[in-house]
Amino acid sequence: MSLLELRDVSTEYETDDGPLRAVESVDMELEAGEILGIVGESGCGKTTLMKTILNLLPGNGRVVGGEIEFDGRDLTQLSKSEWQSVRWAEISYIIQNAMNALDPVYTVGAQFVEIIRAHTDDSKAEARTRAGDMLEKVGIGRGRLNDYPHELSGGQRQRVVVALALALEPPLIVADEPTTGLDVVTQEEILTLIQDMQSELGSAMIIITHDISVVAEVADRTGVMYGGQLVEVGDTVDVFNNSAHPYTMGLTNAFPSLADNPERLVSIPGTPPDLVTPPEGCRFAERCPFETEACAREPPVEGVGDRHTARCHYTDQAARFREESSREDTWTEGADR
Ligand SMILES: Nc1ncnc2c1ncn2[C@@H]1O[C@H](COP(=O)(O)OP(=O)(O)OP(=O)(O)O)[C@@H](O)[C@H]1O
Repeated sequence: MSLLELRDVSTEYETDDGPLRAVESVDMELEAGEILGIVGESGCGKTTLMKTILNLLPGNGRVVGGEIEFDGRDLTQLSKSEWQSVRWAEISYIIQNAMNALDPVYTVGAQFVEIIRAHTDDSKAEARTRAGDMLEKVGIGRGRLNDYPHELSGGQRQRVVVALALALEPPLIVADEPTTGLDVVTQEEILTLIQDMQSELGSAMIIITHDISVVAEVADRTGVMYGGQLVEVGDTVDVFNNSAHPYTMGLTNAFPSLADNPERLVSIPGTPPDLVTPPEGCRFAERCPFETEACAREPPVEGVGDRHTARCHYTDQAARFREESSREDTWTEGADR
């Protein structure tokens, strides 16, 4: 049995224009100890997916369908008090911009002690010792326990957030854009720290990012989101080298470190669909160079390899699509039919 399994999960926000379906029929699995990367453009539903799993949706958001099974329980059915014992101890999270994750009026030490004592029998002194050990592990030093968040640099704050997420050794960590907003050197340091700590603890992790190179570097498996749907998922190497969805092909073309010919980056023309009134068929059709009439119908989720699926009518033609999608004119003028 997988550690985490999402079945047909959909999430909506109530908006002035009507319900906005930010996550639509997502199926995915995560095994213990595995790192799953979720990538996609801004607005495709990545953060909503994270908040759905963690039960952190804002007041106008709600899960409208599906099940999220974690270690034998359906997370969508947990009560508030059940969530209090699950959060941090079993599922923790690292969010973008540590200043939002830390409480500015409490010292770093006080924030650790509160979380540790809520989930363990540790005395205050024991919790402080554990907190100090964690700070040392993330390369800050226990001397900073008495500091307030604003007394630390951005990189140090993010290290504190990583240490907090790992303090109770949870089996699952969800990280949403953990390196966004940091300078390039610090980004690399934080990414390495997360990887080292994750492999030491053996926790499973979902890492959400718009930066496909982050996923290529750390994730065992990768899910690609477009317009609220998971359009392709599989082992990272398969998803990037044997992409079966034209959107994944377009995304990898646009990334210098992944493209075959970094001198000629091709970006995908057009914009993602409006999620209040999404198209009926394939959500990517309007931007897809390989679109046909069939794409006006909802595409099936097809298996294209071992634990590798794509939501496209034409997965059987993926090899040709990959070849043609590496040419700029395919995206600007459409593919040969
Ligand atoms: N609180 C909210 N109320 C209404 N709509 C929302 C709310 N939060 C997000 N949305 C909408 O839901 C869709 C998905 O947004 P989400 O933030 O999940 O995407 P994302 O891929 O994480 O993007 P980004 O990387 O920019 O955060 C977008 O259309 C967004 O405008």
